[in-house]
Amino acid sequence: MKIGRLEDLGSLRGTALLRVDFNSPIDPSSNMILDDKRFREHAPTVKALEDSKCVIVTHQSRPMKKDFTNLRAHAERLERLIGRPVDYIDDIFGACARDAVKTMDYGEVLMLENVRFNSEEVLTMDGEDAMKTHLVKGLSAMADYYVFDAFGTAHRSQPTIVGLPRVMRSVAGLLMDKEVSTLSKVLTDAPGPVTFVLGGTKVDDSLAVAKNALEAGITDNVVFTGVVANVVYLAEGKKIGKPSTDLVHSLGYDKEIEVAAELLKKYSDRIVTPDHVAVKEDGVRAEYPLENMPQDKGIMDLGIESLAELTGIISNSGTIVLNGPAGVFEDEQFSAGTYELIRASEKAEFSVVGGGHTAAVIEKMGVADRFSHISTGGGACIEFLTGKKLPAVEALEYSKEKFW
Ligand SMILES: Nc1ncnc2c1ncn2[C@@H]1O[C@H](COP(=O)(O)OP(=O)(O)OP(=O)(O)O)[C@@H](O)[C@H]1O
Ligand SMILES: O=C(O)[C@H](O)COP(=O)(O)O
Repeated sequence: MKIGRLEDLGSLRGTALLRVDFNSPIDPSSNMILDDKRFREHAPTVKALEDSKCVIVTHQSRPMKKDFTNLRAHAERLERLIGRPVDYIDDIFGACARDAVKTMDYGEVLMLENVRFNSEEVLTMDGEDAMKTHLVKGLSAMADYYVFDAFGTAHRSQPTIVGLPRVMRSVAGLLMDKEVSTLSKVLTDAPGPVTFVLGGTKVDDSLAVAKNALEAGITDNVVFTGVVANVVYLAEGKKIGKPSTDLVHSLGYDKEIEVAAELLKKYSDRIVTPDHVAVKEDGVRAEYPLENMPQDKGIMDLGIESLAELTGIISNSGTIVLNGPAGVFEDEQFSAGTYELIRASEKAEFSVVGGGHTAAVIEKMGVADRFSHISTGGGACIEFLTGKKLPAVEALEYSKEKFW
């Protein structure tokens, strides 16, 4: 890896600017953090910086969304987790933030305000433009070096991600390092056969991952479930009922039907979709072979009769990459497909999970420790697995080249 690591910095005294991704599900009415996985995952990096003055930069949500909020609760949650005081200041790089940093002692932790409160951070730009932003100039002036640990946001081209590493000596934090090295294993030396199980609603991402992984020989099989499977059915000319067809169109995935058709032309022998589906009839689960499903009902889950084939493929695989639920698991009647594919995947020699929904179900089932790696990234994990270099990785490589 051509990016710097924490250990490359030697002594960690001085002021560290630490970019994490504490973007988490929160209850907008109370600001309560509902899942602290990302806090737990970043905690070792905060701990590793305990001899420095640690200034934390992170975001929560995006402008206009209900959970776009200040970071007071985030600082409190981190404080509880690491067992050390974490100060919070409602400023990013203004006079108050600068004064707060100046008066810090070694061993202290300060969390700055939600960095997306600054309008520059929500813009997509290249590294050269990002270097010139007020945000990058202001933040970089407050610290001696930069630790980028925010793997979950490594696929975005925003100032703190692509700009700061271009103006400061920067290294990857422990989580970033772990994510990049574990996910790289999928691209290089995962035990075979490799099967990608892709569900959920992000059809464009899932098809791009499948295309790249099949073309590059990263995966042997792809199992599509969830809304992604619905698009594949349409590409095969199968009827999936009005509600599911309307959903595909309303999500803007018309073009993806063609993408799926192209994939099927080349790789039909390596692509599998469930041939039985579950729908809701009179309020309860009913199962049908796909070709006989009622056309006025929406597909809510894969059918149990498909499970033998899908779990068979999974259990014959050395590596499983699982991303996105197989059905509308939030409704208990339709969670079976998602749960059963998770149960089958946990037995693989090497198993990687991406995406917040899938990770949350796995935590709820209490089987997280049976997986080799549960990524903190949704979009970042899946983009990494397309083999594309993530903007954050590129920026850290640039930094290593420039400042070492
Ligand atoms: N057949 C289906 N019809 C409608 N919705 C579905 C279907 N299958 C799965 N879903 C929905 O997909 C949603 C999750 O998809 P999404 O792509 O966001 O998951 P993810 O991979 O965990 O990603 P992320 O963490 O980035 O949000 C769930 O809310 C689930 O209800
Ligand atoms: O949760 C995520 O995927 C990251 O924090 C990035 O958030 P974004 O999709 O709002 O850029």
